[in-house]
Amino acid sequence: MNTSNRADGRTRPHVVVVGSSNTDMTARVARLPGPGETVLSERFEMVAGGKGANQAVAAARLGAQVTFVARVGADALGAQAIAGFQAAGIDTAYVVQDSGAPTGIALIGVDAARGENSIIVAPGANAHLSPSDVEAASEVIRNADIVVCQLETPLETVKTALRIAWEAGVLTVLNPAPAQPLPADLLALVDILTPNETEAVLLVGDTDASPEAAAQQLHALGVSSVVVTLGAAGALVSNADGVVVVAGRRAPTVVDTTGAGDCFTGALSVALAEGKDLRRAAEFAGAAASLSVAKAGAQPSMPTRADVDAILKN
Ligand SMILES: Nc1ncnc2c1ncn2[C@@H]1O[C@H](COP(=O)(O)OP(=O)(O)OP(=O)(O)O)[C@@H](O)[C@H]1O
Ligand SMILES: [K+]
Repeated sequence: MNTSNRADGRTRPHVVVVGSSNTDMTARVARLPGPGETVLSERFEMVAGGKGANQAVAAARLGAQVTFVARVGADALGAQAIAGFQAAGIDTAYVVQDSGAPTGIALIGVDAARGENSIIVAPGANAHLSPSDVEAASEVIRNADIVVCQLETPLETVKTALRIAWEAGVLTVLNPAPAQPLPADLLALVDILTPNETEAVLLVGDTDASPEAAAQQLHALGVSSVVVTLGAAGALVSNADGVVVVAGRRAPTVVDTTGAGDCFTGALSVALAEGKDLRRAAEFAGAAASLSVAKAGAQPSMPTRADVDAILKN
């Protein structure tokens, strides 16, 4: 493993995240507008998001050395995103500022009374993240402890990252979100898959399947470890050692679950890269994710290692 020693004696694993970076623009409204209608917002917020970026920030806050491979626009939002990554200690040498597309954005309307969302995602530069961007980082990927991908960038790009890692014997994690069916040759490159319940059943094409049955079908497709997140209930962990539900940790308070799944995948990856077995890694990830739901937004809610270690002691 390509780990370096830290002052506290714990090894510092190297996590490479390949994925999306968005700016989430959230407007709370009394009710969502219909076609042709304009409504005024009582509160507007702009927060760094995107599943790849969220997972990279989660891993960095939890003590990993993180390299992020991504594309943002050559615009103010892109510069702001990169500054945020650098403030979190993330290596941004492979974050390209694309002059041909804007930074990805998510326009989120929140119906304040009903708590419902309407979301428009404009992927912008994320759609330009190419296999050659990943190949440019191939040396870094081959020397990493773990590589983490999601599905907000082109599938060929994801496959390239997984293949480079797989061929070098580097652990691969795929968070298959947003939900979509995946080709068998891509799944065959995944060591650890982290779907939520919706994504798990969609992947196996059987919306009536239980999380456990879906995990079994995913094993048959060549994925050795499956962790299905179950919201507040925790996560179902399935691998060669068997199947177990790691119970959820009670959140101190539930303010905003945005980014909980990303926090879970980022934290799970750090724990696996440190050599924890899948079950213990899922306990660690559940503890981290329970803290993330107590704070608003995605990236601002990712907990520190000290916060997670403190609740694991209890
Ligand atoms: N209300 C909650 N209380 C405590 N932990 C939670 C809560 N909601 C989510 N979690 C933690 O976050 C993990 C991921 O949540 P979930 O299964 O809802 O993923 P998700 O659908 O990808 O989430 P999101 O889209 O909101 O990021 C759970 O496995 C759990 O550990
Ligand atoms: K949150």
